[in-house]
Amino acid sequence: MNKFRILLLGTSESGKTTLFNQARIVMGAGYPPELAARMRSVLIANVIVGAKTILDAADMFDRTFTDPQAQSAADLVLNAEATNDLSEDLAHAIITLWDDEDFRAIWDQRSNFQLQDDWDELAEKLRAYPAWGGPDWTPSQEDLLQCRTHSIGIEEEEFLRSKWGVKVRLIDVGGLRGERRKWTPYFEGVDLIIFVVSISEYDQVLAEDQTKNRLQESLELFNEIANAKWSSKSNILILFNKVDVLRDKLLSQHIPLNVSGLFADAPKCNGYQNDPEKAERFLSNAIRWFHTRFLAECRDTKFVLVQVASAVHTEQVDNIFRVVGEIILRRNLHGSRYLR
Ligand SMILES: Nc1nc2c(ncn2[C@@H]2O[C@H](COP(=O)(O)OP(=O)(O)OP(=O)(O)O)[C@@H](O)[C@H]2O)c(=O)[nH]1
Ligand SMILES: [Mg+2]
Repeated sequence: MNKFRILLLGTSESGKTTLFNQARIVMGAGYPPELAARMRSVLIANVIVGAKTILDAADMFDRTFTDPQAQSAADLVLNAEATNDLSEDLAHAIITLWDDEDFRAIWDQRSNFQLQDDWDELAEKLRAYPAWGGPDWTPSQEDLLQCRTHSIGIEEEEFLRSKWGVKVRLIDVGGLRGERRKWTPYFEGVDLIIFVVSISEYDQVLAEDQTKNRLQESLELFNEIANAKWSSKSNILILFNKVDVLRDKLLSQHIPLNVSGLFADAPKCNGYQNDPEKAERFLSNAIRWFHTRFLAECRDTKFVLVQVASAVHTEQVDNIFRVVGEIILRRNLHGSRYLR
């Protein structure tokens, strides 16, 4: 049976592994049990390390806790040595902080330090401790999709969908700069590149280089990949991911697209605050702008498709694999790349 190779590329935290794990849910046997067990401790570490990160940032913004209960909770969290042991005291301390105004004020500044996107959702889930996060807790599939860990090395898995008539080999790579040199051996014979972009990161800098804007890095990486000789026979699907976070940043937090000063051509957000219809229009314009910016990086856009999604939502990912199916069928029929 023919094989169809799909390479997931993109900067770190764009959502490649989330998409890879969604493929396991949508097309495979779900999470392997040993991976689910490992993810449990990663999720606990995500909760604890996230709380510590926010507390560390308190110094950066010169914030202190006015409520003595919050101050004791902060001391307890900062003094917790292990990041894999979520005791009852520690869980309660994190919830106390999460309900504290001063802690929330630091959290509101999260674009200025390195905190995983869904930490707030994990903190909310912790309210159910010990049913969530306790000694007998087993993470759900949704929990696993929110797990944050940098991929180190390459992961591959083969999937079979009978209507596609091919075996799909999906390859997930690490997006940190230090990981990218490991990508080269996988460039050979790629049928489809899914380039994952976190479109919510326009106001953040890289974890590995605090002087570099994340969106700028993604644009430059896309330019390199889309115009490379090795990719000249591959289809490219750009996945604009984390549209839920983009929506929150633009429409709730009102963070301008050009807050970094690097994107003067981006649509400006004014005058929609009390008008939901205008707000939706602004969001569509913003996504259109991302579209234009990325396609402008590419010398030949004939074989480039764009999809917008939140990879944590399984039904949206299903739609992405429907488009992938169309690309595969097109190739099966015509032996050619996908032409719009
Ligand atoms: N809210 C939200 N969170 C997302 C979305 N996609 C991914 N995430 C979260 O973003 C974080 C990073 O996602 P990953 O899939 O690990 O990113 P990656 O591209 O594999 O990162 P590296 O392995 O470092 O290259 C995880 O905590 C995910 O749960 C999304 O669409 N919306
Ligand atoms: Mg990854």
